[in-house]
Formats: sequence, C-alpha cells, structure tokens
Amino acid sequence: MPTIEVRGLRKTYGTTVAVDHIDLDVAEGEILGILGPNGSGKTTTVECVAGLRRPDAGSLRVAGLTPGRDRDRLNRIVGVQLQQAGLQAKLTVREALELYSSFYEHPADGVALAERLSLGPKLDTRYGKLSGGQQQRLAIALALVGRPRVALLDELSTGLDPRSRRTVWEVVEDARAEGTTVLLVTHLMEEAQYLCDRVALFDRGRIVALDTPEGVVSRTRVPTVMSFFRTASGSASPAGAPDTAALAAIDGVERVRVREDGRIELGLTDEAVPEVLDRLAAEGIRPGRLRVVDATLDDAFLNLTSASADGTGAPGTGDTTEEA
Ligand SMILES: Nc1ncnc2c1ncn2[C@@H]1O[C@H](COP(=O)(O)OP(=O)(O)OP(=O)(O)O)[C@@H](O)[C@H]1O
Repeated sequence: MPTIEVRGLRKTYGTTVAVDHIDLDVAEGEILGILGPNGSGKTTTVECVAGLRRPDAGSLRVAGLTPGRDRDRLNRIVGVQLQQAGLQAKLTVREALELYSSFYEHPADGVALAERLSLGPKLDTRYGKLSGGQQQRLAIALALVGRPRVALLDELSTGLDPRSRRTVWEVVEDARAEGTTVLLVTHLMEEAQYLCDRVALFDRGRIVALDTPEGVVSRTRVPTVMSFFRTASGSASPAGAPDTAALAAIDGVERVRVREDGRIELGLTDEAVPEVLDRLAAEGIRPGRLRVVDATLDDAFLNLTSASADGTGAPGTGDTTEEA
C-alpha cells in the first residue's frame, strides 16, 4: 500500500479550480517531487495531504490515516514545511526545535540537526531575527526533527544559496535513508533531478506527467537541444535575424526559439541535427559556439506545461520568446 494515496482530488477557491482529478501515490521511502508553473495547484495539493485544507472531492490517505479527520495522529507522524512557517517571532531556534520534538515519539537530536544546517550559532536567536535563508533552514529542521514517517516540504530550498541547498538535499536524503517518505514541491529542476525518484508535473490543476525525471524528459518529443549563435561564414559577427521558420520546417525539429542573448535554440530529434547543419551550411551560416545536448527536465517542463504563469497559456507552448 502506498504511504500517500491521493485519489480524484479536487479543490476550489470560489470560482477558481485549484486542482482537479489529481491521482497520486507515493511509495514508502520514496521522494516524489511536484513541479509546475505558478498557480498550478502544487501547494494546494500538499496542504490537502497535510490536512490543512479540506478537499471538495476525492480521497486522501497518509500512512493509513485520513488527513483532516485523524489530525492528532497525523501530526505525530508527519513533518510539514510550508512556504510560510507561521512561527512566533519571539521563539528561539532552540525553543522551536524543542517544541517540535515534543510532538513526536522518537525525535532526532535537534541541536545536531540545527548544526548540520548551519544554525548552531543561532540556537538562542529569536525566529523573527533570523535571515530569510535561516528561517527557511529552520523550517526544514522543524519538519524533519521528529524523524517523521512522512515529510511534506513546500519549496524546499527556494532562496537558499548553493551550499545550503546541497546540505538540505543531503539532510533530506538522510531522512529518506531512515525511512521517511517525502513529498516535496520544487521549482528547481536540478533539485528534482538530484533528489526525486519520481516527479509529478502539474499544469493548471492537473498532472500532465508522472514518471522518473528521466522518464519525464524522454516524454518530450525533443530528446536533443541544439543551440548556436548565427554568424556569417568566415565572420565572427552576428549575421542578422535568423530565419527560424525555415529551421522549424525541417523534419524532426519541434521547437525553435531565439533566446534573449541571441542564441538560437532548437528542440529536435537526433536525426534532425545533421539536417539542420546542412541547411545552415547551404545558407552560408556558420553556427557559432554550437552546443548539442540532451534535453533536461527544464526542457520537459517548458514543453509540457503552459506558457504563462497561473495557467492562462496553451499547453505545449512553453516559451515566451519568439517561437516558430
Ligand atoms: N487561499 C486561496 N484563496 C483563493 N485562491 C487561492 C488560494 N490559494 C490558492 N489559490 C489559487 O489556487 C490556484 C492554485 O494555487 P497554488 O498555491 O496551489 O499553486 P502553486 O502551484 O503552489 O503556485 P506557486 O508555484 O505560485 O506556489 C491559483 O490560481 C491560486 O491563485
């Protein structure tokens, strides 16, 4: 039986449908990441799983318990990190850790966890006096200090510097190694790729892909990304506006865009790469600083989700720059 089971979840706020028809299983010991554009329903889903919001329809089970109904029992086995921690400003780091440890049967050593997250020197500092990054790390420590069976982490490392982020990832990995099942929301593709066994890609309140990070990437019809600066043959200078329509017409080319820095980027099949090079050569264009790389989760995200934030764009047109 999955540790987290979501079936047919629907949640509306007035006339806004935040999520609809969400089905999601998280296996014991799994780290599942939720990705998606702003307003696609990620936080709403996590808050429903945490029992903080009541769904309009659907069913939820967390370690055999029903969020909302079994609140007290759930609070003893679930650790939650929300975007707004909602801690009292006067509470010190040490007091907060002690308070949260007291909710659980077998908590970790809170001071050691704080030290790991570089909060050792701040143990006697009040929450309200911590920097944003320190508050964020404390929220993560509080979510994990109880060695919870399930951790729900919303925007785990948003706003953290690269070193802190890496430490946070290691802390989450260690929690999983001790048996914690993790559902996390992230905007960082690197984080999803590093940490998550599977990712659920949300778009406009629905799941549009649910697979391993590699599986989601392979689902886009463009396994390869080729990019270059357009320079005239024998010259290093830019050679004017590119004919993106001609490139887009090549068989196997799915997407062409001109990035802000002028780099031309194509999403395409492997087979189309020589075709594109031939076309450029025929037109007397020398591709400058040519890069041909495998598509990443970033590319899949752009390819599979709506163009604009908050779900007003059409699916599959992930770029806001020029599109051919
Ligand atoms: N308390 C609320 N009252 C009214 N509408 C809400 C409320 N919370 C969320 N919404 C709306 O529900 C939709 C989903 O919001 P949600 O916060 O779940 O998205 P999200 O994917 O977590 O977004 P973000 O990446 O910006 O955090 C959005 O249209 C949002 O405006």
